[in-house]
Amino acid sequence: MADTEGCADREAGPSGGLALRVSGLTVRSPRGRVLLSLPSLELPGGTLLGVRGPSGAGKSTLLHALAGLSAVAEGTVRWGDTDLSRLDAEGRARFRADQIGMIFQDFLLFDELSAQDNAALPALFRPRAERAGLRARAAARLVGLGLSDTARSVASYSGGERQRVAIARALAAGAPVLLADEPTASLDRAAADRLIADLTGMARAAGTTLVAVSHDERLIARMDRVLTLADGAPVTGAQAA
Ligand SMILES: Nc1ncnc2c1ncn2[C@@H]1O[C@H](COP(=O)(O)OP(=O)(O)OP(=O)(O)O)[C@@H](O)[C@H]1O
Repeated sequence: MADTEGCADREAGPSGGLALRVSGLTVRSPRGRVLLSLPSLELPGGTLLGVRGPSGAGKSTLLHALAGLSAVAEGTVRWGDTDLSRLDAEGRARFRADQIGMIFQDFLLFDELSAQDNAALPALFRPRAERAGLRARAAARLVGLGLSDTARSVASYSGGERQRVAIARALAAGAPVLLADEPTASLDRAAADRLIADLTGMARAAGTTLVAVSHDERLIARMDRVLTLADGAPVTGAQAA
């Protein structure tokens, strides 16, 4: 594990994880308060980045900016060759659908659907020819993450099982970028440890660029690089320890 400075530059991981270049990023509240100020962040494709910091430090704000969920009004956020600051909301949504898998805290699962159908949901937005392959990958990810009886509605799943379905869905889509917000929240220690091993193992095997916000130091310790935020800005060197 190293801090974010001094990364060698590489455009893409083994299977195309996108490189990230953030420059002069400032995110403000609707009233103009600076919520996040990130002068520079560069990650080679396929890097696993952990983002930590106290509550209110700006971690979720960063994740939203990286996902293109908010407009990039000041600075640039570049994934590979795509500069999110040059895209409108529709362009960012299209980029997100194609390139970014998201594991967010509310999981965004549909209770009326089975685990299988939730995990295979991205197939709905793919060309017909790709759908069967994605469904097969979703089924394999669910098994790989230790879930069985996946024809059952996720309404009856535990919090940890729902988290696994959300991860299976994000991984099955094969996106080159994975963004995770507190992926081990609501899990007990043993389940969290298993999830950390699965998530990092699968991301590394696929060459995915993973950015995970977490208070869980065991997850942070498994990442390649760590960004510590406080009061909406990066904390460097000894301050971050
Ligand atoms: N739309 C908004 N308007 C005003 N303030 C906001 C807005 N969104 C976020 N904030 C503030 O920005 C700061 C950073 O919030 P953020 O959710 O990014 O923190 P965090 O580090 O993810 O915290 P936590 O660990 O508690 O989830 C907080 O003080 C929050 O209240």
